[in-house]
Formats: sequence, C-alpha cells, structure tokens
Amino acid sequence: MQTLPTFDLVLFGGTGDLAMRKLLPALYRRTCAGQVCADTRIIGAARSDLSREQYLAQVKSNCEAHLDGEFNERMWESFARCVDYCKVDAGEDLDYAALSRLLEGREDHVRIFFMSTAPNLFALICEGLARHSLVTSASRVVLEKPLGEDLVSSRQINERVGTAFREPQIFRIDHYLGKETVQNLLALRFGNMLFEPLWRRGRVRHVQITLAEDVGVERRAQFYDQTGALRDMVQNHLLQLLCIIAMEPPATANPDAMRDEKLKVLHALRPLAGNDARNNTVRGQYKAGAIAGQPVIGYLDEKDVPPNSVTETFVALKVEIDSWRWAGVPFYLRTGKRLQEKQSEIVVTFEDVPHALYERPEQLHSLNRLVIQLQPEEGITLNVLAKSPGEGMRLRPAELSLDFAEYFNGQRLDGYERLLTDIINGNLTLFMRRDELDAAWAWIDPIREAWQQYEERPKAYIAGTWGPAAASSLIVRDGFVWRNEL
Ligand SMILES: NC(=O)C1=CN([C@@H]2O[C@H](COP(=O)(O)OP(=O)(O)OC[C@H]3O[C@@H](n4cnc5c(N)ncnc54)[C@H](OP(=O)(O)O)[C@@H]3O)[C@@H](O)[C@H]2O)C=CC1
Ligand SMILES: O=C1O[C@H](COP(=O)(O)O)[C@@H](O)[C@H](O)[C@H]1O
Repeated sequence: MQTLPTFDLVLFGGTGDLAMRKLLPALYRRTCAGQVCADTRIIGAARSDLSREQYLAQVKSNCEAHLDGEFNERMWESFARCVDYCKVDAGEDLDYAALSRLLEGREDHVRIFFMSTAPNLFALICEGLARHSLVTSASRVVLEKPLGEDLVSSRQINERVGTAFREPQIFRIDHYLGKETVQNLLALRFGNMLFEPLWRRGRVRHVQITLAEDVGVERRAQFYDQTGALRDMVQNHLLQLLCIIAMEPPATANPDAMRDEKLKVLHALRPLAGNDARNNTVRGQYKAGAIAGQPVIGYLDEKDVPPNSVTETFVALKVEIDSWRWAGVPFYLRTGKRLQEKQSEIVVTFEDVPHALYERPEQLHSLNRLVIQLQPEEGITLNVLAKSPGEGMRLRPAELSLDFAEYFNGQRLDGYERLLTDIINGNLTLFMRRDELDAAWAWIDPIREAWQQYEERPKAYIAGTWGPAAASSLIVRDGFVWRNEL
C-alpha cells in the first residue's frame, strides 16, 4: 500500500463517539500499515478543556478497546507522536486562533477538517475556519451524515459551508460506500459482462436491501430520538446502496461520471407522498425482548428517550424506479435496530425459467438469486438449480459462493479507513455531491410529512425479531418474502 502524503487532520468532535470508536482506530490502523508519514498531524478538537496527555489517554483506551487485539505499544508510540489536541468551541473566536497557531507554517500540506460533530455546527465551524484564514488551497472538509434534518436545513448548511470551501474540496461521507463489498458490487457490475444483460426489468423480479442491526440506540439516544431510522439510515446508506445497484454504467471512473449516474437514479425514484407513503412504508419501534438469549429493554425505556416518543427504530419501504431499465421492478428496503442479528445484504432475485423442463423443488419463489453480503460476512452467493446426483433429472438448489475474507486473505480496510485514505488522496468518487444530497432529501421529506399527517404510532416489534409483521405484509402482498423468511 502506498504511503499517504503528509497531512494535517483536524478532527472536530475529536472527543465524541464516532471519533473514538471509528475514526481514530482507523487512523491507528493506517499508521500500523505504514501509510502515515511521521510528520503527519492528527489534532483532536472539541469543547472539553483537555491537555494533550489527557486526550492521548482517552484515545489510547479507545484504540485498545476497539481494535480487537490489534493494539500494540510499539505502534501506539508512533501513532501517538502524530496526535495532538486543541480546545475549540465552535462559537469561540479565540479558540480558532489557538488552532491557527498549531497549523502555522504547514500550509503546503494536505489539510483536512473532519466534522464529526452535530450537523448544526458544521457551518459555524467552517465560517470560523475561513475567518481565521485556515482554509488553504490544499484544504478539504469532511461532512458527516445526516447532513441536516431535511432539504431546507441541508441546503442552508451546504450554502454556508460553500462560502468557505469549493465543491471539489467538500467530502460528504457515507461510510457504507467505504465498505469493501459495496465497492465489489461496482466491480461485479462494471468489471464483468456476465450480469449486465440480466440487470434489468424482464430479468430481475425484485430487489431487497436489508441493513439490520442487533444493537439498540446505545449512548446516542438524544441524537437518535431527534433523527429516527428514516434519516439515520435510509436517507443516506440505503439510498446510496440503491443507487449503486440501479445506476447505469458510467462512461468513465471519474468521480463526477459516477455521481451523475447516481443522481439520475435519485431523480427517477417514484415519489412517496400522502397515501402512497402510507401504503408503501412501515415504521416500527422496538419493545423489550431478547437478543442472542439476553434480555434487552424497549426503546421507550432507553436512557434519554422521552416516554411517549414516536421515533421510528425500524423502516421498511417499497420503492419503484421510473426508468427504462427498472420500470415495474420493486425494490424493498428495510433497516432497524434491535433486530434478530446484524445482517446487511442485497438480494437480487431473477425471473424464473419460462418453462420448467425438469423436476424441481416445490417452491413458490424464484430460486435464482444473487445475494451480496455486506456484513458481518462479506461475500457474494449465486443461488442456482443444479442436477441432484444419481439417476433422473431432478433439480435442487445449489450455491456458487465467494467469501472475500477466504479468497483474498490479507488485511482488509474497514469503511472509514478506506474513505479516510481517499480523502487524503483527494479522491471524491465515493463521496456525495451536493445535488445528490438535495435529491435524497427531496425524496425523503414527503415521507416524513405523510407520517406526521397520519399521526399513527410506529408499529411495535419485539427486540430480537425481524421487525413488525406489517413489514412482512408489505412484500408478501406482492407475492415475495424477505430472504430471512424463505
Ligand atoms: N457515532 C456514530 O456511530 C455515528 C455518528 N455519525 C455522525 O457523526 C457526528 C458525530 O457523532 P457522535 O460522535 O456520535 O457525537 P457525540 O455527541 O458523541 O460527539 C459530539 C462531539 O462534538 C463536540 N462538540 C459538541 N459541541 C461542540 C461545540 N460547541 N464546539 C465544538 N465541539 C463540540 C463534543 O465535544 P465535547 O464533548 O468536548 O463538548 C464531541 O466531541 C454526528 O454528525 C453523527 O450524526 C455518523 C455515523 C455514525
Ligand atoms: O450511520 C450509522 O451507521 C451505524 C451502522 O453502521 P455499521 O457500519 O455498523 O453497519 C448505525 O448504528 C448508526 O445509527 C448510524 O448513524
């Protein structure tokens, strides 16, 4: 792996959950892989008044906790040499002056401002950086998701960030696009001829995308209760995966060629407003139950959740894409917390043969399926029918499987590691452009408006199940089932 150019990364929200659990461990791992130069600087920035030593102690204990046995003292020493801390309250001008002193003389290096704070601080911080002339031509800003809470607030943030940074300097991150299997989906579709003729209406019967989590809201209830699953997972991760499945082949691998094609998918999504939203979406909220045999509390009993919250912890949607390629092919999306297991996958079910020549298993559903597993296992499985050994032509289901970990052994990058290296190298391909974000919010907002209009409570589901029964009905009424219910 190539050494990265020397960079200065200012991590706003450097004491927060995301920084401690994902971003700093990701940077530690890239240091272990020899990609980070010794004169690189990683500066945690937050409101807390901490010394460098106090900050390092926090980072160290989090790296130890989140690196599953990969942590070692020798590598920690070299990583720690790059890490510093600066107290910056977003609204405090004097604090930017202190940051400015830390960055002085390093204007030629790649400079990254990573916004890992609540989105309502993104613009304020960018304006503070610009006022203190901290934005150099080699600077980039990274904006975490969800960017805003609706189209209006997202536009406002983008406008204000745009006064400090030009669009090619803005990296809107979606860590799902950094996942190896998601990129393998691009390789599968655009690096092989095999699937392209089948990747369309008339050949594909329906598509399912599931992002299931077994965890609850953890320590993020305040954020989550204001946000809900639709804005936390659907507006970004699920729609981005949908775009990658449904987009036309871009003419080049250039970031804008890819982003143009994703944008066309977002524009072709059939709007879900009013009654259409009511009929084609299901909201759920988990009740007490058990995960892997351990009892867990319900959402309304979680710390910091208001007693009568109507925030959804589960969403299922039926989505249609009004395009030449996909007209009439339903896409079923679902995501939820406290589901039976952590399981993210995309299932493309193909049409059945028009005429069955051979004896086949009794099955209502087509058996030709491509299953793309994103996590916890990463792999691709093609379900086909094969001849059962012995006399006669009896068919039975068989699998052609590719397990990425087994086939490509060697160290793998997690989503944030991959995306951080892309940011440092200035590669925008896997990041969302502003118009994509606008289009995603423009499609999401009417769904929320419809939910508010109907004032129905989310459907209850028991923690440890696959969500409310209505999510099964959403797909069963079209003659299909979720893969876990097959
Ligand atoms: N956590 C996760 O798994 C994920 C989070 N995200 C996104 O990442 C972002 C950060 O999330 P998360 O880490 O969970 O949030 P946290 O609440 O854990 O952290 C927020 C951070 O912001 C800092 N902060 C708060 N107020 C100010 C201020 N006025 N000025 C400067 N810094 C401030 C806090 O510092 P201090 O404590 O010192 O005040 C803290 O470091 C959010 O946009 C979230 O949506 C996205 C995907 C997953
Ligand atoms: O963005 C988010 O993603 C995580 C799930 O990410 P994963 O990589 O563990 O699948 C989710 O828990 C969180 O609520 C959301 O903000």
